[in-house]
Amino acid sequence: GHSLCNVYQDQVGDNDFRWIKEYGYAWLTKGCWGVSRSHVPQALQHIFHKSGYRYPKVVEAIQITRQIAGDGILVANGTDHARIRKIMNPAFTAAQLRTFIPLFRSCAGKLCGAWKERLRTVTTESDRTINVNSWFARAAFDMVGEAAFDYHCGALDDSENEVVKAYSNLFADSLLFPTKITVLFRSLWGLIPNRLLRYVEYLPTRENIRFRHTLKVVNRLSAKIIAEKTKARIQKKDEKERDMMSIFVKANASEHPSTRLSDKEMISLMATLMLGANETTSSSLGWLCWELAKHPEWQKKLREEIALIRDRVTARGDADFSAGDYDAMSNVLAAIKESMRLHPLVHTLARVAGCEDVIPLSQPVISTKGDVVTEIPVSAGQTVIISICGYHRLKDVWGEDPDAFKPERFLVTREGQINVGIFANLMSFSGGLRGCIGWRFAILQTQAMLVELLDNFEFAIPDDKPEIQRVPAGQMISMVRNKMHLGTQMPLKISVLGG
Ligand code: HEM
Repeated sequence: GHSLCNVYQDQVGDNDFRWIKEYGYAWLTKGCWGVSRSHVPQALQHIFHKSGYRYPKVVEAIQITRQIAGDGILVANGTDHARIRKIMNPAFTAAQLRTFIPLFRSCAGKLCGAWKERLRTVTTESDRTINVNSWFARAAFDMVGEAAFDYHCGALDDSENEVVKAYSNLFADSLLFPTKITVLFRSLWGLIPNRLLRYVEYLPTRENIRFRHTLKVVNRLSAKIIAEKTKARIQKKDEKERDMMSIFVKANASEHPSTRLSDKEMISLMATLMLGANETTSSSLGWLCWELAKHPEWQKKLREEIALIRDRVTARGDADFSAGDYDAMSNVLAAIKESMRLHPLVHTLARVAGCEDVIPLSQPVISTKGDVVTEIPVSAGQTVIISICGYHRLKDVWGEDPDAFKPERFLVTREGQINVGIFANLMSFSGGLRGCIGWRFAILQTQAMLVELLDNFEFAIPDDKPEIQRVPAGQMISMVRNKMHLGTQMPLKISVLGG
């Protein structure tokens, strides 16, 4: 079927963008064995908001996520999902996340210090080129390590840390361009009973070996941290603890025993957050800096805005930005939104219809027979692929020039949009019951990092103009064309502001 042309596309979205132009806002492809799959960059409200748990994840996604993050929220469905989410929620309130601002600022400051040190000794212009993604990944490790587990990864200090090593380039090393036999094998997983499917991970394939090692390393650490937090709680020494794991342990202990998280579910929390908060945030920031490098006029605009808000902070006698100050930087926020629109790390979501259903379309499509189709009937078990990258480029939703970087589109109110996404009506963080629990964490972290970076550096495209490719490696990873062996890359030319 179309499975290979989807997993081997040169750049994420190549097929979706072409098919949207050719066929409209819904189309049908064939999977392996002739199975039909409906693709929709629309109907999102129906699937994510109105259908509750009736569109669970496809077996392939569940199995792969389980191998990376264990038996936790990412694989649970229905009441089990709701039970885990309830325990996690208290750690993701706006008030709780605000307490992490000093941590985010200090990691951003550390990163800037390291870049300045490096740029002090440059001898040629090409020495100014830095693979920003590898640094953003290190910063993301330090931030989530401290915020979520009170655990010091030391990634920005160059310390050899086994967790950092285990996650480095995880997606590019394991999920990019699977072999044909892997694609075919995965298509059979839906036929294997769940209890047997678990043994699939013991097959000695490239991704199984990598996933098993990563999960083993992080689960060992997770069990140790949970034991320490539990001890602190029992001895009532945890009152001042603000890290997320302490909050999970406390919330779990106050639950009724029948709804408490099992040891396995608790242990998986660390792998879940490491997976959720790492490559997603660091790569998103990489894409954003790339866009700003291509649009120096926006860099200038953002810097001016940051300076203006800083004056306000100084005038009121504060030493640092608050969450409110970051939100007052409307141009900064608009640039973040626009970059997330063009570069959604999670570019598609695959779901399966849990029961027979009719998916209403916001825009009709013309069938191959010439009929006007306003709804798609799906049978129980049919795969529905939600094209997030496709939705983010729909002219009806975002305006006439959806392929261009134009943050100003987020500075005006758009009439008539259907409410689907958590953040700026984007689907970058998905939506509904299973929407990203960490979206505020990610945005706050991005705001803190970007403000610090723009305050200190100027970004430009390197002189040799490397071609950046959006590769489909489970997530939308950036690589340099013909240099895939280097893994995730975002080379940018960096200059210290003011010399
Ligand atoms: C730019 C950064 C991020 C992006 C683009 C992103 C994207 C997403 C998406 C699309 C989902 C839905 C996945 C699905 O339904 O299969 C999701 C779920 C999730 N994310 Fe994020 N995420 C980001 C940052 C974070 C952070 C910082 C954390 C934690 C601190 C986090 C934790 C989670 C968790 C736990 C879930 C599962 C939620 C559930 O099933 O109820 N994410 N994320």
